[in-house]
Amino acid sequence: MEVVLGVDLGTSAVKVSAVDREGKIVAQQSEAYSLNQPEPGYSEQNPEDWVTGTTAAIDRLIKVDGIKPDEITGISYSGQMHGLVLLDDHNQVLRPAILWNDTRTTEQCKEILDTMGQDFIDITRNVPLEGFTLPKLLWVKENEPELFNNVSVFLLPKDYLRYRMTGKIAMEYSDAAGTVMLDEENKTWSTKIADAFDLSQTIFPPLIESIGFAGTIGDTYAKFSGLKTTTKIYGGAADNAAGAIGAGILSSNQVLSSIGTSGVVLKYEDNADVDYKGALHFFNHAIPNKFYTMGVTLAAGYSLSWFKKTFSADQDFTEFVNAAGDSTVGANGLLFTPYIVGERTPYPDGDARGSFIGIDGTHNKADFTRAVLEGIVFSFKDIMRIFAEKGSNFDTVVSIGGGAKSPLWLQIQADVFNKKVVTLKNEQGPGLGAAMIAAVGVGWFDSLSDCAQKFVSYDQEYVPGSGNVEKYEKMYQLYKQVYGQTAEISHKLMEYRRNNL
Ligand SMILES: Nc1ncnc2c1ncn2[C@@H]1O[C@H](COP(=O)(O)OP(=O)(O)O)[C@@H](O)[C@H]1O
Ligand SMILES: O=C(CO)[C@@H](O)[C@H](O)COP(=O)(O)O
Repeated sequence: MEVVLGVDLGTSAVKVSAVDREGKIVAQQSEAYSLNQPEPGYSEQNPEDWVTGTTAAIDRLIKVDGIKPDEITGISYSGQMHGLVLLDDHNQVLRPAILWNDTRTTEQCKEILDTMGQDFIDITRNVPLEGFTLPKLLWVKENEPELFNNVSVFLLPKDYLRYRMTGKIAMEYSDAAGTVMLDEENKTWSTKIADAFDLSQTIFPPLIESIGFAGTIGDTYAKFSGLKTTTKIYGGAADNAAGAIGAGILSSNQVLSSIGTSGVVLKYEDNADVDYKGALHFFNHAIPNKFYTMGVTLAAGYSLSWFKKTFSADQDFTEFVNAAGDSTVGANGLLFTPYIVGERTPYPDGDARGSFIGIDGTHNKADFTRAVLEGIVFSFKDIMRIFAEKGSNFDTVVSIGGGAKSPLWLQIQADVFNKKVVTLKNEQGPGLGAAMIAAVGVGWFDSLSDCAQKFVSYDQEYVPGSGNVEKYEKMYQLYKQVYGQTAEISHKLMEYRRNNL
């Protein structure tokens, strides 16, 4: 049986899915790795952990699930975006990767806008934000100059993993867009940006399409993993682009709601004509010459995981989430804002911090858990409000990511958004998207949309419950006020933490 592998290189774990020609996930393995936060606002990972994690998962697919290496026709990727990986001229990693949710670069973002102003936004179609790659590169240049002098090339997480598997250096477009160094419409590295920040042209990797052929498994990695050197490797995509493909978001009447470590509301765009003036991210899609717009909640699933780890470590995850059903719509009048690692949309503020508002002597753990679930969904509604203000209409929300495992959370989404929310038969949005890229690459299908017809099918449907919609609207009106009224206090508390650690 021929299969392709979709490698979903997430923030909490790598998940590798073996998918057959019918789009059925025949086997899946995953391996978790750690996230290091050496200082407030820092978030780093060791690139070697991605390689060993992926290899362990592939090894189990072969040895435990019986997937035969010579039946693995192609492999592709979905990757956590923006993370900066720096290599020296022997292609050795120079420092831990600085991840998408690292917010140390506020100064560099300001410097980018001061230097280039509107020109920068016109070229990249985005405003510089802490999570993006260019500010990270400038941070290293300014704070670790000796190390920076040894940089031969920079890569993104899944592009580094692909390099280790093929021996070939490349970056694909949907992820390259998230570096904010790409001229998005012309699909070239921007020489204007490189020149403005004195970055040598030589550190920019060659660019390839998502469905572009990137090489075959290299000899070294074949020995290491048990894979065959005949297996073909394709570019892959940024996790949100891959998630959109895997969720069949191929027209503008549907949006994607992804609750992973981060949270994303994403809309497909047929061309580059839309202009959200930097209020939302605008990136190249995995489908050649198409685009997508999205807003990001930095700590979506992460807020829930943080809450559970801190206050309910020993409980089973599903049981812990289900217990929130014992609370009421609006968590008995308790509000949570999920800005626990700063925020991006609609508040581009790395020093924002979260809060519980309205704590009452009668509140119990179920109320707190429910407030966390609801607060995350309110932050998604903030993003949807920006779409609505720009006249974007959609009727269906496709929910993916770890958060889509919970029926309670799915119903909260339908009630808060006041839209139909659907789930996928294969919950693995980004992983399936990665496998679809490989399926098109190896020639099983002519295009990603042909592949979606076969691979993507919807499962449960959640409709807004009358009564709940009105209650949530009232809570949302209060939620909207919290950022403005707490931002200054949060900034001062961050300052206190920095000065007292
Ligand atoms: N049973 C569950 N019910 C609801 N949410 C869950 C459950 N299990 C995990 N999650 C949420 O899913 C998130 C991880 O989602 P995932 O898509 O796997 O993330 P990533 O791709 O960033 O590694 C966790 O942070 C957690 O909040
Ligand atoms: O920074 C972004 C998007 O701009 C994040 O969405 C990352 O791409 C990581 O995603 P997950 O680990 O939550 O899937």
